Amino acid sequence: MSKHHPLLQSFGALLVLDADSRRIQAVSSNLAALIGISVSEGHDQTVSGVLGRRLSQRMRRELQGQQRLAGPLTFTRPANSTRLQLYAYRTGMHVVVEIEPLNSLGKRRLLGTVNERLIRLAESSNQEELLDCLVRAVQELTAHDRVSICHFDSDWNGLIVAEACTGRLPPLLGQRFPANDFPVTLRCAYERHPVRLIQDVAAPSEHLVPSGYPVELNDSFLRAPAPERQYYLRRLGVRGAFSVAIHGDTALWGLLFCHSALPHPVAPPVRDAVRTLVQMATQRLLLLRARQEARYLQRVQDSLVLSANSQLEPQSPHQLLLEQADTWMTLFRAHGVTLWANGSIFQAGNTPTPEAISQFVVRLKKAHVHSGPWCTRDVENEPLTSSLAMPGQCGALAVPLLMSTSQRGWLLFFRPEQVETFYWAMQPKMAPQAPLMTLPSAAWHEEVVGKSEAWQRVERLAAMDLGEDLTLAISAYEISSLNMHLKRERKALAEANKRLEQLAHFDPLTQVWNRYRIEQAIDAEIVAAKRYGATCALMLFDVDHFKQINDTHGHSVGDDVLVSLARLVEGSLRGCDHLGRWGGEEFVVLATHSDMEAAVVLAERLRGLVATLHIEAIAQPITVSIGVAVWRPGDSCKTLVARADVAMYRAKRSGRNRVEVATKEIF
Ligand SMILES: Nc1nc2c(ncn2[C@@H]2O[C@H](COP(=O)(O)OP(=O)(O)OP(=O)(O)O)[C@@H](O)[C@H]2O)c(=O)[nH]1
Repeated sequence: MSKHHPLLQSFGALLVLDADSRRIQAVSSNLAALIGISVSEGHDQTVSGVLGRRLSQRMRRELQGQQRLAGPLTFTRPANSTRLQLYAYRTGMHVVVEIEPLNSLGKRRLLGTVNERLIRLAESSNQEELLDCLVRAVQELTAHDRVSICHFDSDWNGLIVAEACTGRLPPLLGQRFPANDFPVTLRCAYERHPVRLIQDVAAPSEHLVPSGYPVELNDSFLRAPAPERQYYLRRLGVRGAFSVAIHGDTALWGLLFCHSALPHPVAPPVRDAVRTLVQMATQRLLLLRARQEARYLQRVQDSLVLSANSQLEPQSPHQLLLEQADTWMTLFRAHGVTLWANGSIFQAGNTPTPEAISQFVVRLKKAHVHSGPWCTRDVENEPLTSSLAMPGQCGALAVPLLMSTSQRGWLLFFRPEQVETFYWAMQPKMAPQAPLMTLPSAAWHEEVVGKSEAWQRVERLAAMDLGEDLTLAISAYEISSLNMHLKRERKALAEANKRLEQLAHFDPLTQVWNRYRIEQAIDAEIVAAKRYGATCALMLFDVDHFKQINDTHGHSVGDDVLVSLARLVEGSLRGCDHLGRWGGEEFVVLATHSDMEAAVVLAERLRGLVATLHIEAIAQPITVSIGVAVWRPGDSCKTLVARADVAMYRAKRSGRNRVEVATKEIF
C-alpha cells in the first residue's frame, strides 16, 4: 500500500486545507458533483467561500487545538437541499475535510433497531451466540449479501466463525483464509482505522486537483482501495465491501466483513451504528472470554494441592501425582503427566519413558532458562525434542518448578496427535497474482497431521499457577520430612546423651555414683566449704571379709551384696548427702554441712544399718568398717579421702564392724 494514495472513492468528496483551515489547497475531482460548487484548479479559494461562513467557522472552532473533530457535522447543500455530512482531521501541515451525502434514512428507526440489537448482544451467554447475533444485526442494518466474522489464529490465518448469508454470495463459514491475505500493513491500518468501507470495488477513482498534491491521505476514510486489495476482492466476487476491526486485549482478534456481489453504499449513520454494535460485541466477547478463563483458572485452582490440603499432612510428590493426575489431565486436555522432582520421576497416563524424560529435562534446563512454561504441539519437528524417543506424543507442555535457586523440578504434560481438517477458502501458498477464481464450490482442504491441539494462553497461565502451588507443596513436604528426621535424630541424640551421662557418672553394678562423679561432688563441696566456711564430712567404708563372701558363695552373690548394700545405704541418706562407689567393695558417703560429731552419728547409724542387711544364702552378718574424716582448711579431695582411708584401716585393724575417726596428726 503506497504511503501517498491520492485516489479517492467517488461516494464522498474531499478538501485539503491549510493548517489554519482557512484556505483550500486541493479538492477531489468530484467535489462539484457532490456539493454543487466547483473549485477550479489554480484558484486560491477560501473555505468559507465553499462551505459557507457559519459551517467553516464552526469547523475551525471545533478543530482548535484538536487532532480531529469530535464527531461529524451535518449541513444542507443549498442548491437541491441534499443533506451532507462533514468530517475533518489534521495530517501534517494540512487539514483534510471529508464530505459524504446523508440519505434520508429514518434515524429514529435506526436508533431503535440498534438499541434492540445492543440489548440482545448484551444478553448473549456464549461466544457463538454473540457472534451470530452480531452478524444478523449487521446484515439487517447494511443489507449486504454476506456478513462474516473472521477470527485470527496465532499465525494470522483467518477462520470464518460466524456468518449471515443471503445466498447471492457463497457461504464461507468454517473456511480459513491464509495469513498472507492479511499482510501486516493491512492489520496496522485496521489498528489505526477500525472501519473500512468500499462501496464499489470497480468504481473509477477520483483524484485530487491539483493532481498529485503532496498530502498524506492514509487516514482518509475515502481513500481508494489499493489495486491489490481491489484485485483480491474481485477474486472473491465482491463489489461492495465494508469491514470493522474487532480488537482483542492485546492484538487484532478478528474482522467483521460485509460483502456484496454488487456495489453497496452504506450511509454514514449505518456505518456508525455497525461500529457501535461491533464495539459492544467486542466488549461482550472479551467479558465472556474473561469469565470463561476465570472459571477455568478457578477449576485449576480448586485442584491445587496446597489449598485443598492445608489442614492435612504435606504429601509426597508421588502421593500428589497419584491423587491429582486424572484431574490435571482432564483440565489440561492431556493424556499423560510427569512430575520430575529432585531427580525422581513420577508418571501417570501416557508418557515417554523415564530415560526420554531425563534427557528432555536435561535439555530443558539448558535451553529454557526463564521461569515461564515451555510448549510445543509438534515434538517431532521441535529442535529441543526432535531427537528424543517420544512415540505417541505430539504436544508437550513443560512447567518449571523453582524449588530453590539451584534446583528446578518440572511438571510435564503430554498430548497425542490431533488430526484436523482445514478448509481453505484460498490455497494458502497461492501467489496474489494467481488467476481469478470464482469462490470455492468445494473449498480446498488440508489435513493437518503430526500436531497436537494447541496449548492455549489460559492453559499456560493455569499451568504456571499449578506449578507454583506444586513447588510450595513439594517444599512443604520436604521441610516436614526434614523436621521429622530432625525430631528423630534429636530424640536419638538425647537418649545417647542420657546413656553417656549414665556411663560417665554412675557405677554400672550398683547404680550409685561412680568414683569420678563422687570426686566431683567432693571437690564442689570443698569449694563451698572454703568460700562459705561450711563443713563437710567424708566416710569411707569397706565390706568386711568380702573376699570370703566371694569365695564361699560365688562372685554373683558378692555382687548382690554390693547392690543391696548400696541401695540400703543410699535409701537411708538425706537428700543433700551422697553415696558413691570408690572401687571394689569400698564406698564413700559425702555428708554436707556435717561436723565430726554429726558425721560419727551418721557413720554409726550406717554401720548399724548395714549389719541388718540380710542376703539369702549368706548366714553371717554383713558388716562394714568405716573411717570418718571432717574437712579442715587446706584439705583437698585427696587428703580428705586419705585421712578417711587411714581411719578405715584402723577400724579394720581394730576388729572390723566399727567406726574410726581420722586423727589430726595425719597430713
Ligand atoms: N563380687 C565382687 N567382688 C569384688 C568386686 N570388686 C572387688 N571384689 C572383691 O572384693 C575382695 C576384696 O578383698 P580384700 O581386699 O582382700 O578384703 P576383704 O576380703 O574384704 O577383707 P577385709 O577388707 O580385710 O575385711 C576381692 O576378692 C575382690 O576381688 C565386685 O565388684 N564384685
